[in-house]
Amino acid sequence: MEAGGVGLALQTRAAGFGTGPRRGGLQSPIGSLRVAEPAGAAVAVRARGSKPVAPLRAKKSSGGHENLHNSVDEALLLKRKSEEVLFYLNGRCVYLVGMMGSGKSTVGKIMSEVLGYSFFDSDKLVEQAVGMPSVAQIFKVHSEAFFRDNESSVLRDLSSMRRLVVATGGGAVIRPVNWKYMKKGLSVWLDVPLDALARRIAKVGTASRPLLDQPSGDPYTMAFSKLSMLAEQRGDAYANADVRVSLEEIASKQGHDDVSKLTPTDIAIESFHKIESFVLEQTADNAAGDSQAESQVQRMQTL
Ligand SMILES: Nc1ncnc2c1ncn2[C@@H]1O[C@H](COP(=O)(O)OP(=O)(O)O)[C@@H](O)[C@H]1O
Ligand SMILES: O=C(O)C1=C[C@@H](OP(=O)(O)O)[C@@H](O)[C@H](O)C1
Ligand SMILES: [Mg+2]
Repeated sequence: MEAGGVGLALQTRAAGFGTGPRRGGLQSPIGSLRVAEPAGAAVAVRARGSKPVAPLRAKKSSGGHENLHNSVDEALLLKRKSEEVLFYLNGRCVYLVGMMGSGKSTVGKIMSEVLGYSFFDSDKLVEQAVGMPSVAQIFKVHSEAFFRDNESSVLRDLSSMRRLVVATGGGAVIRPVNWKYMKKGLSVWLDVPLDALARRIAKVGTASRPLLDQPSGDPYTMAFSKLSMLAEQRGDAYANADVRVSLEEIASKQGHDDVSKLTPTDIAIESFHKIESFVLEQTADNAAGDSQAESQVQRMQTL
């Protein structure tokens, strides 16, 4: 069951949760949640049918100049792709889903900044709604169920808004009602191999992720085994997302044998590619459906 009226008293800007542009503002139906009006209108959007952006190039790992050029290329590609996607999204929100450590918060922030959307991290919103400084503390003082109820309330409140990128918590996918909320926008699954997740988490520690926190043991091994269990329990819940962004696929396109070579920007660019393809397919399907319905009407009229 959902927590009744989390009442997001969101001082989002002051608390540093929103990273979008600060012009204007939209009043949310829940009253106190204000999000900045996106800069979308000011961005020159590229109409459908425009030239496709060049495919990702394989990166070489030599010298400083090369790296600088790669970063500049990446930033330009990201910007161009975001301009196209802005058009296709037409104000719809983007929800990032994926296992803990998959990069939802990191990649989501990049996507929001370049789209001119506001960014929200659902974990941070739950912390704020409950009035506690960390998810770990919420689990400890209350329970996982209490956290999940608040997580659903936060997603419900966000689902009535537009022009947001939302980084969800890794477990948000397990409740069907959360999908009802996320399906109001477009969902992106960051699919990262367990080994890479465990490496990332071992690097930063598990204190902020209560489901992985272990008092002892080798951090990588402990994280890997817990993540494997969770992945099994969650089955294919992540596959409900509208698009899947596979780090293994990106790495192989770029000629890398290891996903750890991929930057968050690479992943944001691929997410935009996938969103664009999804919306185009959806549009084509709708057009086919419309023309079928039209022919049927015409046939009936001639009878
Ligand atoms: N592409 C990447 N390459 C290397 N480390 C990354 C990448 N994306 C995220 N990280 C790191 O992995 C950790 C988890 O990322 P985060 O964005 O918090 O994931 P999530 O929100 O999905 O749990 C962070 O320490 C972050 O800096
Ligand atoms: O997978 C999960 O069940 C969780 C993921 C966490 O968010 P991140 O995926 O951002 O780490 C956070 O919501 C909580 O610790 C539970
Ligand atoms: Mg996160």
